[in-house]
Amino acid sequence: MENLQAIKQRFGIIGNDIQLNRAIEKAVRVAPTDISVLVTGESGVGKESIPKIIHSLSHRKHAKYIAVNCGAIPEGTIDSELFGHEKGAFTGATQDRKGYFEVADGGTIFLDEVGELPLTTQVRLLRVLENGEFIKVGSSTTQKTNVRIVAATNVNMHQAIEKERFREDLYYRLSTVEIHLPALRERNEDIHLLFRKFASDFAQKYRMPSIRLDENAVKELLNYRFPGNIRQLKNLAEQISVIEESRNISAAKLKQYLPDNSGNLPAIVGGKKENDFSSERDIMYKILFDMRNDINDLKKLTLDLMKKNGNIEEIEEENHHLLEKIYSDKELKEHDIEVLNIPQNTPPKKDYDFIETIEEDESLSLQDKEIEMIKKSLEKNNNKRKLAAKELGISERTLYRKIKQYDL
Ligand SMILES: Nc1ncnc2c1ncn2[C@@H]1O[C@H](COP(=O)(O)OP(=O)(O)OP(=O)(O)O)[C@@H](O)[C@H]1O
Repeated sequence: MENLQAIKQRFGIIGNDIQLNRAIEKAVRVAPTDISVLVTGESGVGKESIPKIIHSLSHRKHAKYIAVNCGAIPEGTIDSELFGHEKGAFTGATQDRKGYFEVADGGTIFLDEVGELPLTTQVRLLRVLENGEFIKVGSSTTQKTNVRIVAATNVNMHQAIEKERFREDLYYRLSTVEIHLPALRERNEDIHLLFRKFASDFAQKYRMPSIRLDENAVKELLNYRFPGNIRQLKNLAEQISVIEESRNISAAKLKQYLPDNSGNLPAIVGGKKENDFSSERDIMYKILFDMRNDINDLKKLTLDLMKKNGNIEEIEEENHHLLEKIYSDKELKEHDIEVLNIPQNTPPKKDYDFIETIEEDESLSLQDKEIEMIKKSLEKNNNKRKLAAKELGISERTLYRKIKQYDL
């Protein structure tokens, strides 16, 4: 077996934790086989490196490796993305398209967030796993592919099965071998090591001396639970490296950047500690956040309108919920915006005049606020995306996409 340290170096993995080492060793051992592997662990623990190790040390290493974020692909297009489609299969399918399972023939597909796959897609996936067969969307011809699947999840799959969100047969097919990565709080001795590595990386990236934690700051760091795991630690190192002038970081300074474990936000977010959206500032952010979502919804409607040559009935039928959402004042009321005296505009139902919208470039500060809102909601809801999405008034899928997009 290739030396463990050499593998860690090759894949940029930092840490000496025994559970981490075991996970890497397991990945190395299963790599030459075609066994399906399920990587488990909380969000941000570094699951993405495991399929890369497996692919690179397998006989498939010269073929394609494709990583797919199942949670980030809209439900309506996921089958086509994975299995391809034929020309004319649906509106907009102007030509044949190969799916990832065809493109990666002979190689490896990493299905990240596999628990997010719609049930219909799970059926197709099960078939590929059982006999390598799939059918393109809109086709009646069965095709063959030879792909190794490594999947990952940060949700409890047994609960997902119980709630009938995930097929039990597929779970067993995917998890012939399960590789678990520990949460950062379970690998205490690696925390400072990782922090130093990230601090040194960011010092290089931003061409400045590296930040250093004093003794008490290290203690503070080690006592923190890191709900967002290594991703959160990395963001922390970057924030402090960029924002702080002094390179010596005290415990008090560090604390300002650590959301407290009960779910409150760090001081940089607003000074006063709050765990809801009740301050005017928060309400303002919430409104901006909702406005952005509305703009995105409007973009979708406009696109549909263009595609369907202005067939209003068809658009109304298909986008009923969107239209309700955009033109009703329900959501605004829910968030007490009367505090800010914003006039509420409620056009008559079913009378959707196409209002003139001025589309501005996404301003950086608005994006910052959005990131802040998401972080706040995740913290408040103990990283439970479902609850955070509900609170933010967006779908879990959109929230997932945003977490990935902003690397939260
Ligand atoms: N051992 C490690 N050494 C160095 N960097 C790491 C390590 N583990 C994770 N990281 C970094 O932490 C970040 C998060 O890792 P990754 O995306 O693999 O997490 P994940 O478990 O797949 O999260 P999610 O479930 O949200 O997709 C990445 O930037 C990755 O480079």
